[in-house]
Amino acid sequence: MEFRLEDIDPDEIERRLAVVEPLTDSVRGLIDAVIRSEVDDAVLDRARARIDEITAELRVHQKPGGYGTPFTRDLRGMPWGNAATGLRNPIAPPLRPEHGAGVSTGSVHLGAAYEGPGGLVHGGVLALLMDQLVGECASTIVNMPHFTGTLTVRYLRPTKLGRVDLRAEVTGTQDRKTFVHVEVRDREGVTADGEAIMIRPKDFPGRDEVLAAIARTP
Ligand SMILES: CCCCCCCCCCCCCC(=O)SCCNC(=O)CCNC(=O)[C@H](O)C(C)(C)COP(=O)(O)OP(=O)(O)OC[C@H]1O[C@@H](n2cnc3c(N)ncnc32)[C@H](O)[C@@H]1OP(=O)(O)O
Repeated sequence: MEFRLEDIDPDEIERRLAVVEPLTDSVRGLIDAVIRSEVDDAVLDRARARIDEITAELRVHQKPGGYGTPFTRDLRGMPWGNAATGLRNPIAPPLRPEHGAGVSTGSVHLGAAYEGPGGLVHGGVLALLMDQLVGECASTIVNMPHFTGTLTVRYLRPTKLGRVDLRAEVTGTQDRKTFVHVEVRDREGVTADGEAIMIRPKDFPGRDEVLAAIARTP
């Protein structure tokens, strides 16, 4: 995992988000429109040409590889490219987890972009959201980053597109392992649950090493 310093203060974070979050939302709208539009082919062709133009404009100056998780000097992480939560990632629903005592929750609206069987949420999308929530749940509660070692998902009944709520709860810890139970609900009740074995990697750097690594950022 890379640690990179982004030496900015909270005001600058808010300023950047005020620009990129509306852009990300607009692209989410575009994705939904591309899936569901029933306009004729000429309109679709024109749209493609205009989108290609915008893509070329954005690519004039871009990061190599993924967005990563830049950190501020006080170790606030900005994982804005994350597939489940990324504030700059139009693929992310986005999930915005909240953390309480041993419990993490989050709600999302899953529209046409997340469909598997007709009218229903894709199982892989549910696993993605569960993976993120159990990761954040274990990491926040134990206050050390955890990776998913094993995530076992039971799909109990189909999940309808629309609002989906998730809840994860730490059920135990053992050395570097944290056990988390997770549930998914649609508007009619629980549709899937899962058990995760989250692991704090043995070679993961502590706070001082992370600070030293970001201080070396050119
Ligand atoms: C600070 C707050 C931050 C908050 C924000 C954080 C955001 C987080 C965002 C989250 C994002 C979303 C989340 C994501 O997407 S995380 C991304 C998906 N996950 C990965 O990429 C993980 C890839 N695997 C690894 O890196 C290593 O294999 C890990 C770290 C998992 C273990 O490698 P390590 O070398 O450390 O392990 P060890 O051999 O010393 O074994 C140690 C113990 O663990 C047991 N074990 C080992 N492997 C597994 C397994 N697969 N299942 C069950 N158990 C396993 C093993 O038996 C032993 O137990 P015991 O025999 O001692 O009882």
